[in-house]
Amino acid sequence: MIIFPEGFLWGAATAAYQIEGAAREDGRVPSIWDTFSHTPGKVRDGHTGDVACDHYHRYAEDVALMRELGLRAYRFSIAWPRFGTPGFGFYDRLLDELLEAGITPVATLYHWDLPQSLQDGGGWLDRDTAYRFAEYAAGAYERLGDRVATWTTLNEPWVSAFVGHGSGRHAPGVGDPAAAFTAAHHLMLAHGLAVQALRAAGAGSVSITLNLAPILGDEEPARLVDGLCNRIFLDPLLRGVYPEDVLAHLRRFTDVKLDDLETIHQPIDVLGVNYYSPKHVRTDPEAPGHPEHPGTEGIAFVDPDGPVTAMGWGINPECLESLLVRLSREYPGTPLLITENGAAFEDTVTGDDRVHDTDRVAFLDAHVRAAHAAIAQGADLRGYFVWSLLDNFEWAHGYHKRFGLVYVDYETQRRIRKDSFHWYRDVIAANGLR
Ligand SMILES: OC[C@@H]1[C@@H](O)[C@H](O)[C@@H](O)c2[nH]c(CCc3ccccc3)c[n+]21
Repeated sequence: MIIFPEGFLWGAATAAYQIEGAAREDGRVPSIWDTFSHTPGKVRDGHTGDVACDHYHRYAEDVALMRELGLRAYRFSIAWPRFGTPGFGFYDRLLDELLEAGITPVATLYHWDLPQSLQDGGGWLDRDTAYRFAEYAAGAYERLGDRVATWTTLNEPWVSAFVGHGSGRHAPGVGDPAAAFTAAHHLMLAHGLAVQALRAAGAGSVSITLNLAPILGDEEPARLVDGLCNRIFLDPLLRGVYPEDVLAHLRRFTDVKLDDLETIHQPIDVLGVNYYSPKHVRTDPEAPGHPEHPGTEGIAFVDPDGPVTAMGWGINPECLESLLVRLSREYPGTPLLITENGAAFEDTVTGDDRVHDTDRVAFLDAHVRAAHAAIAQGADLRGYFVWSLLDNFEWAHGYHKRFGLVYVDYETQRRIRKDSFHWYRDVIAANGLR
């Protein structure tokens, strides 16, 4: 038997734009993802979040599924585009359902859906947006702070900065390395200002969620890419400094003001870690570099050679273990939460209305064991959130990639529990694995 610590926070995660739908309901204003998904060619088959899982209307049914799972916590995001509109009352209703079900709410303030009006003013390339975000954070706390247990400022600033502004594969679709570094800095400033605002309003537990990945392969390129993906955020946020090597590198692209480190380095109560897969690099003089890792000419990003998920991501649970152990040793004193871990596989509904997602069960089982192994080595891991509760809008892939414990038939909005749903329910009930 593998038993987790008493009170381990077993959860599942979602995000507003990926599940809510009701894109224009009750005053919701457009976000950069409404603009991006409605721009031909950006999202596969022109899919958008207009309807998604219709969670805005079906939240009670979905909370009932969470209760059936026995979730201890639920990680969701608040749509900034609903703030200040009648539709913001949705979060009162959702929180009431969650608390009624005995589920601890973990709320992300920003999961990529920047109001388009702010983008029109420069978005994350404009320092002012960081201050607008802090105002939104304070306002959201005022309305919901009495029921939200942990506030997470940002989901994955690396993706917002480097996928949104480096390659442009995500909204707002900018393709400029200087913009990516500038956006990264302003996002961290936004985090720091928001933490200050949340603390001033009385928030007890604040965090940020980073997508972190071990970088495997040749030592020198791996060190650089580790700097560009991991240390560029970990060090300012948890140490109050930019790593010297990263600073020298980013100065090749931008002279943006970087002296906000004191504001950025706000104490947080827990660090959210999204882990899916490591990255693999090797030195290759012919390699053109990767637009999401600016300045990596001469570094090849290689595909994994082992088993992969439907996203083409390598399946590597031991890298979760090593990542958690590294974080606990290099950034001691900050408790950890796995705020996302999961996998997309080709799911099919059988005649008897079942989805036998054995690959997903195997993936989750291996990663839960890896998380336990990290705890055994001293990692202060407080919880594990599966991405995702529901199949949902998978950004540029639209609805073609399914990560859910629950299958969603988008034609009918029917929810179908996958085998992984039952497996996870048993893990939570046992607080561990046989
Ligand atoms: O792709 C699965 C999930 C998304 O649905 C979540 O919204 C997002 O938080 C999330 N992050 C990652 C890993 C980082 C990543 C995201 C998108 C593209 C490339 C890497 C995987 N996921």
